[in-house]
Amino acid sequence: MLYDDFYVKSLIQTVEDWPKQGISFRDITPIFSDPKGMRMVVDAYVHRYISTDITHIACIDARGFLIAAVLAYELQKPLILVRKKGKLPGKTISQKYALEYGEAELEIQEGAVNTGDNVLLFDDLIATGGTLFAAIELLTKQGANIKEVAAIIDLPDLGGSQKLRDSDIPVFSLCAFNGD
Ligand SMILES: O=P(O)(O)OC[C@H]1O[C@H](OP(=O)(O)OP(=O)(O)O)[C@H](O)[C@@H]1O
Ligand SMILES: Nc1ncnc2[nH]cnc12
Repeated sequence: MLYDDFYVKSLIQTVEDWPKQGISFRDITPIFSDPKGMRMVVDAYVHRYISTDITHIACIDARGFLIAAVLAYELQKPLILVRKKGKLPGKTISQKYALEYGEAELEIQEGAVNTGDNVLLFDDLIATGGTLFAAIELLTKQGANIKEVAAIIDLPDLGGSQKLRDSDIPVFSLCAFNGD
């Protein structure tokens, strides 16, 4: 389905002062309850990545999982879960990070990716970039190449997407919100 920027943006709700005072929270929940919006979003990524040399899709806990799982199914690529600490069994490696409204720690399982894997890293939203940089650290430590970071929303005022580009990591987002 053809991507309609206005349609998808109109589904995203802004909730002021949540989860903390001063945060304009961009809520993507309505995309998931709108089959047309969901299809537009998934199809936009399918068209972008179907003819690339991406070998794996990695996605970030929790909202990042939702689109990436469908994309991995459509593109028939392995899906790698980057999870919040304490959720993955077996040997893991972890990385602490700060995000717009707190701190957390991410983990992947050892051997989840290997040297030479070409990874598309997916999350729902880029704010400060703290979350994505932590995930990139984990994936590259295991030898993977980050071919691109993809998100639904970029909050450019928070600087994350620029920091990624400054680190020579290509970034693709479907829409942006300023003034966050
Ligand atoms: O660019 P940053 O400043 O790091 O912020 C972006 C991250 O913040 C949100 O995740 P959150 O930790 O709230 O988790 P959730 O997906 O489980 O709701 C969002 O899903 C991104 O992962
Ligand atoms: N403003 C925001 N809205 C939704 N998710 C976020 N993650 C970090 N900042 C966010």
